[in-house]
Amino acid sequence: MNPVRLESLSTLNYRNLAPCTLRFGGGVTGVYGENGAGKTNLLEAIYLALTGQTDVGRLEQLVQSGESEAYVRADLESGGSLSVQEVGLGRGRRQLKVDGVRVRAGDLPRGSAVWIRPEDSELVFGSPSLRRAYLDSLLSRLSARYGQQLGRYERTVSQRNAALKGGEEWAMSVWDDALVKLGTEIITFRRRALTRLGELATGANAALGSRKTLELRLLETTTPETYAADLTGRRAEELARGSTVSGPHRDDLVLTLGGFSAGEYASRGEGRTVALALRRAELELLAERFGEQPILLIDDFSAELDPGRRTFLLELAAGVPQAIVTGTERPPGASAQFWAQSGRFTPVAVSEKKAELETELEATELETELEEVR
Ligand SMILES: Nc1ncnc2c1ncn2[C@@H]1O[C@H](COP(=O)(O)OP(=O)(O)OP(=O)(O)O)[C@@H](O)[C@H]1O
Repeated sequence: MNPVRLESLSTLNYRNLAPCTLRFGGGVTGVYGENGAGKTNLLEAIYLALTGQTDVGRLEQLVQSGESEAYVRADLESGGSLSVQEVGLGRGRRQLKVDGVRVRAGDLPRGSAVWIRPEDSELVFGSPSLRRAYLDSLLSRLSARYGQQLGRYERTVSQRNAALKGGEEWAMSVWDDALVKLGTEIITFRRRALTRLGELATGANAALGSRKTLELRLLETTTPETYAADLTGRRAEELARGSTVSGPHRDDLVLTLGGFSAGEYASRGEGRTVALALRRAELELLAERFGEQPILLIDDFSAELDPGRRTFLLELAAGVPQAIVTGTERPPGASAQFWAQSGRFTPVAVSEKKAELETELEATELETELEEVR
């Protein structure tokens, strides 16, 4: 399969970004600038255009303040053919199009991008719901069916909860049947995918220099074998609480480091390494599944103060066909660079030689001006 390459990104009214079209080449593109310049917003817009996904609470947040609609467009190239993915945002809705035809997020290529962010540490130290969301989002990308069944399962849970709140005990056997069927499929798929994800994450954590072994496992509130009995057994509790207490929507992805829960015992640095290992595992798993390397987006490599992790990030970027790396300083080794300021991105010379010449030129010009003043 041919890798997908982002040729250009255009945005209008997207967060603080000035209307722009940025062209990207292969290899590593660096985007550097001060805090608040719009670097994260740019990566967020790229990720949205590539995957249709965003994790903001309200879509309005993505629309520039004072505006009512925003637009993002990615021009992609794969094996010589071009395609256009567009996202329109407005009135709390997102509209996706591929080559002018309306599609749903699940119809977009599912392995096209991986985004590494400083806040990924929350995957380790944050609540189980964040790890579940990470796992579910990754598995939905590996399998469209997983995403569909998960959607059905979640709707069933909320309808069942409404029935529990209404004290509709008589209706429970119908809800239980639906829940067990969908939930069993989700648990089975999670277990299978986690075996490979775990192997890759363990390997990545070791490659990052950690001497403690990282292991991934599911902490399950029920199993396919006991699911139906668990629901019946906890009926009174569920009716009292008005909510479904067992099932994959309550399970946790447990990360252990050297045998201890990373969320509870790991240092901040160890936790950051685990988060990076999870992202590299995601990159590798998507590449295995779809036969091509995703476009890698790395937000704020300069926030990574540990030299080992910094090198790991830059090597990861250099190892994929296309990566976009942001930072408050210039990401080294990039074949193209943009300077970000107030939502605008200006291409800057990359080669050291060229940069040197520019500096010399500036110096000469200044000297000439100075001479004129003298
Ligand atoms: N909907 C919006 N409309 C206008 N501006 C917004 C909107 N959402 C966010 N911003 C602004 O965008 C600016 C840039 O944010 P962004 O996170 O992209 O900066 P950054 O360059 O990544 O900075 P840092 O280096 O601190 O991570 C922020 O100052 C923020 O207030």
